[in-house]
Amino acid sequence: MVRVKICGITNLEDALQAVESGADVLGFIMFKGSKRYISPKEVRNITKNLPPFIAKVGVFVNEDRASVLEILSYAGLDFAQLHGDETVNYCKYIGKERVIKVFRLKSENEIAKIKEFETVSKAILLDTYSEKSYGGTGKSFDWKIAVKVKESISIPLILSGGLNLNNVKEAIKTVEPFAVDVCSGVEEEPGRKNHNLVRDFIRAVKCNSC
Ligand SMILES: O=C(O)c1ccccc1NCC(=O)[C@H](O)[C@H](O)COP(=O)(O)O
Repeated sequence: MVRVKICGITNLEDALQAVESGADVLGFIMFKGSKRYISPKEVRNITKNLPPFIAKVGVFVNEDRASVLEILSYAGLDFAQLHGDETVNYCKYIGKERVIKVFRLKSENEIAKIKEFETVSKAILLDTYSEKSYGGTGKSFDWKIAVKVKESISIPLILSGGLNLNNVKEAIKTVEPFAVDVCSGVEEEPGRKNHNLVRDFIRAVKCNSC
């Protein structure tokens, strides 16, 4: 079954509701330039109240690599989602088992650069390229590129970028990803989730006959 990652969590109420609705993974934006930024201390206060079966992901952009390890440990996070220009060596330093490397591809020509990250990343996450923002844009990209990436890698693919209740089933049918990731498509406003949308999005992913 396709897993669901709900990203951009900033408070315990949203986190617990997502878990109750069947989310598999929660994401916390630890990049200070984001409207959804949440501090390590606040993340720690949330993760300590979550069940162990939920995977907890910190989203980083070009953060000092030693700080990433410190924050993962302090805030009770399982994975570092690396959303910037982090290198293969950077990923090795964090450790393959804890890295989700993100690619924001502009065209098919860039697919080749993913290959060398397969040995240093637990999964590859594809997001939409934007000049203005590293992520959480609410804009989708050409899923034909995602299909090509899926065919070219042997580790799990997480699809994100502009997913919502109306397009997620089609996205899954087209790309057949390991997991889908959503942020703005289930929000009331940046950093605050709409609980009905979170519930319905997860249901749409998990229920074949709905
Ligand atoms: O959401 C942000 O503000 C953000 C800022 C900087 C780096 C990453 C960010 N979000 C990362 C995510 O994992 C989002 O879920 C992903 O970009 C998809 O977002 P959306 O298109 O809004 O569903």
